[in-house]
Amino acid sequence: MPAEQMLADGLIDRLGQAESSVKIKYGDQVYRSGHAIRNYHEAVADVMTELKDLGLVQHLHEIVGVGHRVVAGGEEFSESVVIDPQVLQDIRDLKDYAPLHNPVEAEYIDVFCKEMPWATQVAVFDTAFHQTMPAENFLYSIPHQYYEKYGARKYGAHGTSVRYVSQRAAEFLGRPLDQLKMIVMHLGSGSSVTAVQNGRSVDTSMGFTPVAGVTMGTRSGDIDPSLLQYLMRKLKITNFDDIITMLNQRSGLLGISELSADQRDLEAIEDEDPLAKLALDIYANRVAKYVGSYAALMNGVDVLVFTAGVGENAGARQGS
Ligand SMILES: Nc1ncnc2c1ncn2[C@@H]1O[C@H](COP(=O)(O)OP(=O)(O)O)[C@@H](O)[C@H]1O
Ligand SMILES: CC(=O)OP(=O)(O)O
Repeated sequence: MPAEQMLADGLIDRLGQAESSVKIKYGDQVYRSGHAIRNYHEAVADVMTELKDLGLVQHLHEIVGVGHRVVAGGEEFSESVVIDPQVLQDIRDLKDYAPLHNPVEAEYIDVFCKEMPWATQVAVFDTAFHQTMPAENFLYSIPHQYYEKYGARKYGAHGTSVRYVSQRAAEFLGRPLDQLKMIVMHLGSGSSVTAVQNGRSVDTSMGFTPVAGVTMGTRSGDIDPSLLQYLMRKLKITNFDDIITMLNQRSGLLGISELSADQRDLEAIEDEDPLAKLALDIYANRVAKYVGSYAALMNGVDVLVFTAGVGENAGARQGS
């Protein structure tokens, strides 16, 4: 590539909700639209239309490559790969490692491969950055053969973001990344905390799947597994998948507040609604505990980095 230039960046917010919105920044202009986008098929169609309407491309054939962020790559994918039908199948097969993400990401990849068959499609795995974690941090305290036979271990997630923001933070500070101890808080609808020592991930809060770690928008974070057995009996649930769905989709800020998974909604009413306030307090508490433990793990910390929707916009609350 002779020169790299960012033409635009954008975000589709609140996908699937009535008030979804599109924001695209290009040059010194910002395009915003507030129409409802119901699902990822509509999201892809929308992005392609906007790219042309805003004159960012004359024709979609100008796009020669598409990068796809994929959450789980297991131990198979420790770096980015060009997607072929086998890789796409592997991404689907890793659905147990990221049940909320890999199946949807595979669908996006499929749509883009069909819409832009001329473009090279590349998968960039969140888990790849965390492959540097030492065994004492990525192994669970369960019989070792389950790791050897079934890959039962911590993989983490958000590594694509953490790799990038830790490099940018070092650049901002004008200090060499390989001499810094950082804690990166990626706080979005999914949230994680990662200890980055000398530019390498040494430990991270998400686990075998992204349900582990800190409290999130709809995910529980860490929990005692015996409580799940107890709840199954109390709720007369026989299928463990239903419990996992509850932990992934009906817990976190949404479960505690019984109102919303979105920090913005909870902040708007926290003075009147005790459960909204409690949800925000629990969230901040879990993040703080991971930060403390990673500072101890690295024997100090030079830099705290806040990123993603909550981290960038409401980081002060987490920081305090
Ligand atoms: N101004 C804001 N204040 C507090 N939270 C915000 C704000 N803007 C976005 N968020 C939070 O960020 C979340 C989205 O995070 P983001 O990193 O953009 O996406 P995702 O985690 O879904 O990939 C939203 O669910 C919302 O809770
Ligand atoms: C892994 C993960 O939680 O990703 P996201 O924040 O995009 O949901």
